[in-house]
Amino acid sequence: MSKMRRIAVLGAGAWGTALGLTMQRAGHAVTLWARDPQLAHEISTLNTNTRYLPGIELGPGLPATSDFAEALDEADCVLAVTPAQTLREVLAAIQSVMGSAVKPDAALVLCAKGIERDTGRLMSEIAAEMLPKNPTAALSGPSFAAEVARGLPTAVTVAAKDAALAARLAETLSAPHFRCYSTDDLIGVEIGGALKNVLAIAAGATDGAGLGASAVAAIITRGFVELRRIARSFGGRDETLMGLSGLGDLVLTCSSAQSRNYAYGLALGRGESLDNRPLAEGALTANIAARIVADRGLYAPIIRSVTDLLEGRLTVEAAMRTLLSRPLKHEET
Ligand SMILES: NC(=O)C1=CN([C@@H]2O[C@H](COP(=O)(O)OP(=O)(O)OC[C@H]3O[C@@H](n4cnc5c(N)ncnc54)[C@H](O)[C@@H]3O)[C@@H](O)[C@H]2O)C=CC1
Ligand SMILES: O=C(CO)COP(=O)(O)O
Repeated sequence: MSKMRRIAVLGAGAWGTALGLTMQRAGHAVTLWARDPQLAHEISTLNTNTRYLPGIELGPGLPATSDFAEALDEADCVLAVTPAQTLREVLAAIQSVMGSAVKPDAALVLCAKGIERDTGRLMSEIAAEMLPKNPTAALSGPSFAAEVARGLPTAVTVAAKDAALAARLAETLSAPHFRCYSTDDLIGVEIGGALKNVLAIAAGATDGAGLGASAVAAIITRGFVELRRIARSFGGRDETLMGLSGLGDLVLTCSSAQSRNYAYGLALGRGESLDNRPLAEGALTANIAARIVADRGLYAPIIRSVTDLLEGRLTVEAAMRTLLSRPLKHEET
């Protein structure tokens, strides 16, 4: 086990709570920050998080607070685990306590999977803009929060441009049931995590519309080609996308109704209401992903049809008809 560290986990939703527990299991001193004081109180006194991890006993003593500065106090490592579209806001809050509540050299680990809607920036690009002095990494890979919280075996990737930092953080963040691999392909890991959510909506919608398991397999496979094409255009490496944070997470998210993105797609395909559903990051990333595809002159018809579907311009059946009626071509993989 690596040396004990002070770890601040920002965000007490499903993933933040599961990671907080995991960091405790790794032997670290953890403080979980919840925006909502009632939730912080529930976690630290009742050992439950009934809103985000219902039915899971958190075990005694996961310290949680709604005081941002208290959570960051003396932290060596900060895990940012709020939704992708809120990262800028959370990093601005860190900036405001930098040097007083948070160590100027604290490592920042980005755990959200998404692309900023208004700017097209990846999570690491936002961090480089707002906290340029802090060593930054991303954690991604196939990992359902409820399973990780239960201590079920899970493997993920920790990525940083500095390979030594990625390896050090992988050692720090690993726990007996939580195995972290490391890579220096930060961009590849981030694109894999963000785009698999969009493809999970496509897979769920195909299933929801009753188009069959063969169609779902075709969507996953051809969607993966699009994902890799986009990642390559950012400089992401193909070998990374074949790993846990690409193919691994795509397989998990496109094949289980435990995935909120897949479940969102399923509801869309069935024509059910999309109101008041849990967070589906893919629905927030799809439009900007389609814009990036257009700006870069790339070809990604499945990702584009998810945007059309979400914006009501197309039905699942019409999207599938369009995909099937394109000119036949050589199978590029
Ligand atoms: N749930 C999972 O299995 C996994 C989730 N992730 C990623 O982690 C990120 C967070 O997801 P979850 O924890 O599952 O979501 P969640 O919906 O369970 O929780 C989100 C948390 O962020 C808080 N929050 C929302 N807006 C905020 C803001 N403006 N400022 C501060 N806090 C805010 C909410 O109050 C809540 O506590 C997402 O990007 C997701 O893709 C990654 C791996 C696994
Ligand atoms: O990222 C995840 C699993 O790796 C969680 O997926 P959902 O956000 O679709 O639930």
